[in-house]
Amino acid sequence: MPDSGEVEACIALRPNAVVPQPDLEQSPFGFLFCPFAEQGKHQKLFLKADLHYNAASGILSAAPETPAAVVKAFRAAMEAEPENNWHISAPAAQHVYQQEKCFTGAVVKAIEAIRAGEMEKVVLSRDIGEQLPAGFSPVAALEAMEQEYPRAFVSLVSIPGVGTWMGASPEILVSVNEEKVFHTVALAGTQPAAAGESVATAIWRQKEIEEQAMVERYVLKSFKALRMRDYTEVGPRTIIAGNLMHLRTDFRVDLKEVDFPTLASDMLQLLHPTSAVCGLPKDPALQFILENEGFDRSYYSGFLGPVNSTSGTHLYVNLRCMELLEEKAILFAGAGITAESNPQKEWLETQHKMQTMRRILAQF
Ligand SMILES: C=C(O[C@@H]1C=C(C(=O)O)C=C[C@H]1O)C(=O)O
Repeated sequence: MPDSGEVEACIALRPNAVVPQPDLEQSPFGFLFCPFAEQGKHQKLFLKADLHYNAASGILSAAPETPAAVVKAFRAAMEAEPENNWHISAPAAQHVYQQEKCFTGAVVKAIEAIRAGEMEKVVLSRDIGEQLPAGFSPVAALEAMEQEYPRAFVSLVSIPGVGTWMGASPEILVSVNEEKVFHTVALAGTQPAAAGESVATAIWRQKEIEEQAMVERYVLKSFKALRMRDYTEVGPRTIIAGNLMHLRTDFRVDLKEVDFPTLASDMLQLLHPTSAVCGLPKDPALQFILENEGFDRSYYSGFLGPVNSTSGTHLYVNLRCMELLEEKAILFAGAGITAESNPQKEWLETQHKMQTMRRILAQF
């Protein structure tokens, strides 16, 4: 978790449970891992925390129904020499990564569609394969991410038949903390953060201000759909995420004072995929992405995080992430396209975002 410095592990002992519609309030303690698109071949998965490990305290705890023998066997396995047997997704047919020309071509097409009034904003992304360096280890990479990005939600997820993903996300989708405070953000607008630059001196162009405002309007529209008026709104403020700066507005609802027990599940359903990763309006933007991006986003720009842990439910957007294969990593990044976009600059922005994971690979 951001600013916690603690590593926690959630281990499910049974096959992956598919959850068509996450019910955050009724769910047992576990970890959600969900893809970008509903209609694709990837499923929303829930890893029930049959076992939970806190690396800081060294305590391995088990859900009441987990058999004692299983806990014992797991503890023994943990103490044994670690094996690098991470789950790798089924190898796809020869995959062609998007060249700059294809990406900027899609951006040009998106700008035309926006100018023609078909939509206001669309987020276009791309993926790239990188050779895994010799000596790469997912656990060491997790520790490196934690050191490098202490303010991010840092994760490593490995699921049989699905694959292994890791990332350092700057973006909360929905969360409810131990004090029962609901939190979501409108995050958008990107520029490089020069070393040592303070957020106080950041200057934003109209394009980024408007792009973030669109995400903000989208969050407000979702609150309105639920007739929720008792939220606080702070921002937009400049935040630093690794090598980048973004604009972020924070929205909070104190559920101790407002009687809305299903707010997190309801907002999750309305928000995902937000206009920070899809676009506005949602339907034409999603259609444009599926028709023009030219690759399968899979779990990139989906969401993930712990549900009903002792510190609450904290779902993040799966950004600044990579999927690990046998010998390579697939890195993902996108950029918000509006009428004012410049195709080359958007390409550069995806390069900057991929730096987050490249810096980790470079440590091996
Ligand atoms: C799409 C990504 O990031 C999102 C898009 C942003 C933008 O367009 O400026 C900024 C932050 C994220 O909400 C990504 O990191 O791949």
